[in-house]
Amino acid sequence: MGNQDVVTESTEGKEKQETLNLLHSTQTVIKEALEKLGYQESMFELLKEPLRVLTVRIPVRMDNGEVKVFTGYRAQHNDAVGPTKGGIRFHPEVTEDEVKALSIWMSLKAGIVDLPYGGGKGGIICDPREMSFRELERLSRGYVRAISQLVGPTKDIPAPDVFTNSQIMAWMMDEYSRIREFDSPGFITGKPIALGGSHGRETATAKGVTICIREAAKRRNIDVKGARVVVQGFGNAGSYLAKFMHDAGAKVIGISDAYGALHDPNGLDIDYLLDRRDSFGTVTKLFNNTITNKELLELDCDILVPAAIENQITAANAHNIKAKIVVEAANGPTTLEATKILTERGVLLVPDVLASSGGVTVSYFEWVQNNQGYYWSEEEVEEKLEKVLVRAFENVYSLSQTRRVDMRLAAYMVGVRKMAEASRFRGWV
Ligand SMILES: NC(=O)C1=CN([C@@H]2O[C@H](COP(=O)(O)OP(=O)(O)OC[C@H]3O[C@@H](n4cnc5c(N)ncnc54)[C@H](O)[C@@H]3O)[C@@H](O)[C@H]2O)C=CC1
Ligand SMILES: O=C(O)CCC(=O)C(=O)O
Repeated sequence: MGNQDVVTESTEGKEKQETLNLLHSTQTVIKEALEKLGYQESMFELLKEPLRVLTVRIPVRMDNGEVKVFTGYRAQHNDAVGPTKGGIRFHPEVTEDEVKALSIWMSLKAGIVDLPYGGGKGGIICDPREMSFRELERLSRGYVRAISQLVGPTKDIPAPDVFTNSQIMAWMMDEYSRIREFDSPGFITGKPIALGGSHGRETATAKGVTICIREAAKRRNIDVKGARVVVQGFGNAGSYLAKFMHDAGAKVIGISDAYGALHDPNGLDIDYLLDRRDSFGTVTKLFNNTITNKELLELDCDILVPAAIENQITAANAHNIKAKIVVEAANGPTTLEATKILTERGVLLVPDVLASSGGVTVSYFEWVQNNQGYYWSEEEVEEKLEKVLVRAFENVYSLSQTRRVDMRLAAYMVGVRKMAEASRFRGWV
């Protein structure tokens, strides 16, 4: 998705080139982080790309009897710390470079919240919104058959991401268990509770973002109660986040999905919208008076949360963002050029690799519970998540202050350290 090499923008008469390639962008920041930490070039050479990327072709019998062949990927960035871990997305614009970048971000997230994992990520080029339930089941099972040699509870543990959900995780777990001939709940996380899912995983990403918003707001002396919040995306991350912000007394004045956005300066009826959204996070189709996603991002507000897709805040619109705090629930919503512009304008930007790490944190809890066969209450999960995220936020924020760098670079410095050390101790570099 959104993976062009460069776009040329004309800003105030000046031609500017900006990379929208997520892999190139993440490599730029990894290089900077490793240099700041004093690592040699060879460490960058190791970490700039995933160790392994598998491309698979998945034949699926469609409901009309025809066979359609889909392309999928699974990237494993670095397994020096432990098995790789990360979600699977189903989206028409998935690319190999995007999946590679997403796997690197998973390694960084694991480092930031200190999980015993490296990063992995998968994707299939498809549009699940246009597929039937049974076609989706066949595609999910076909993907697992195609990648089964590479993954497993001690090798690489998938999870949900854009346009995948607990039902898809259930089919994948069932397929893997059939192939291996034993029940393997720890193969995948984000499962339904009845199949060994964890309490709190469904809402974990949004809970983590909520904690980061609270911590960021404290640093900027903004009261969350009464703050005006705009959320782009109304799926797993965005819709629960809107709900948690609403419950915390904030005024959610804008939300969006892939088809448009809703704006009400007096606050939207979040419970109603939650009730009416579909399983792909679509809700705006029910309304006539919509605005565009572009207009949504530029609304006058205190806190802006991109929670949809990549490359939404770029050099073209960063000057028009009015929020005082931007918290990235989505992976890669802000380009490096836009990060620079926002930082220079004094906007506090909490980067994706920190802000969206609540999901993988509770996925880790799910995997631990599967491995031990003993399950925790929702309160226990939330208490543990709170501790992990508050500590991670403080680590990144204080490093950004002491080293006088933006929070993205600080987060990369925190996130890269453990995997670099583990790679060094293993004698890889
Ligand atoms: N689900 C999870 O646990 C985690 C998700 N994330 C990230 O959060 C973001 C959202 O993921 P989920 O909520 O899980 O996905 P989802 O599939 O539940 O929802 C996606 C939302 O984005 C909207 N969307 C899709 N294309 C769009 C476009 N072109 N413009 C505007 N909106 C668009 C959809 O309409 C939907 O509302 C992604 O970047 C994902 O990688 C990050 C960490 C964990
Ligand atoms: O829950 C997980 O293991 C991974 C979630 C994910 O894909 C992400 O944080 O981007």
